[in-house]
Amino acid sequence: MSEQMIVLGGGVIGLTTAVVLAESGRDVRVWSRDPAGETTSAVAGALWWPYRIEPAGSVGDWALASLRVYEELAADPGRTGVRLVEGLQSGIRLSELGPWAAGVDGLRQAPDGVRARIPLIDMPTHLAWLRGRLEAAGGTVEIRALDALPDAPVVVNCTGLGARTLVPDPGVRPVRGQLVVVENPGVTEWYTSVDHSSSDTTYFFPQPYGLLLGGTAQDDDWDLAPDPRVAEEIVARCARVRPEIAGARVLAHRVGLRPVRDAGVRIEAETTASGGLLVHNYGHGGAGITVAWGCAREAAALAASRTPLL
Ligand SMILES: Cc1cc2nc3c(=O)[nH]c(=O)nc-3n(C[C@H](O)[C@H](O)[C@H](O)COP(=O)(O)OP(=O)(O)OC[C@H]3O[C@@H](n4cnc5c(N)ncnc54)[C@H](O)[C@@H]3O)c2cc1C
Repeated sequence: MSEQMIVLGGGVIGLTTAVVLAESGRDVRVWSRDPAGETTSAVAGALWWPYRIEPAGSVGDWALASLRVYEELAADPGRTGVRLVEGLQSGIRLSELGPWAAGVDGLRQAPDGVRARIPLIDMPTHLAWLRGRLEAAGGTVEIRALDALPDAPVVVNCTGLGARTLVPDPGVRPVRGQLVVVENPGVTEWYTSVDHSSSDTTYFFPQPYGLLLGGTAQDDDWDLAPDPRVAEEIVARCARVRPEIAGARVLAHRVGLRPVRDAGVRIEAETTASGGLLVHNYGHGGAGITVAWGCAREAAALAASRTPLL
């Protein structure tokens, strides 16, 4: 039997990392303060696209590695929550994107922006599927809130914004995002547009549970309560692009805090005072889903480096 590993955090980063470790034969326990459905990961849109995440040099590789996995998972969207959907990034040019753009099949310049058919993920379904895949490989998930990192032989820290106090790492901070879910009036493509003069974005994503409208990006704002005025502004911005959205029935309001880290995503191993191995995998900002598999593989390789299978 291999040594037990604790993965701290049950959002997309913790669950994906745990799946990679469990499927390589490790005995994995996930400890999470919140049920998966109440994490930031469950709030996300979630479109595959590198946005508000650093460092650029690694992000492209992590994103493309994840894209390949999502493309496979899209063969079974009802179970995995992953679908390939066509859409438009309005007002940008192909030449503005990083080298990763060359790895995305069908990404192309259009008169009004960049068009692509890329993964759009129904996160509540995807998180439940990740948990099922983990359990099928022998891993477990337990609700457990910690106020300090556990002292165990191998710990992988995937606590997102929680790392701010747990590590502690004051460089991790929230960038608040507010969303509105409306009854879909017939929109089949995703759309995003960034306003460079403000922190607001305009986007809508057709999800099985409704049309998800966004959004905001409010630095250092911890408020998890939806602001009704902001919600009205989001609907109005989206309705300027697709007027039928104006009259759509509102189904839900959502708020999430992106775990942005000033120095970029932290994937790093350290030795604890008692000789344990502590691997960090946190700080994925506005693109944790986009890079989840690439980051999970890198963190899992660090965690497995000192614990060969017996
Ligand atoms: C509005 C919005 C829209 C977004 N849209 C997209 C998108 O379209 N595409 C994309 O790729 N990304 C998107 N993101 C970003 C994405 O949601 C995050 O990058 C990602 O969810 C981070 O995942 P995580 O697992 O690190 O964090 P989380 O999902 O926050 O999970 C952290 C886990 O750690 C646990 N934890 C924390 N502290 C403790 C503790 N002390 N003890 C025990 N457990 C603890 C929590 O309970 C949780 O299980 C969006 C985010 C927001 C807010």
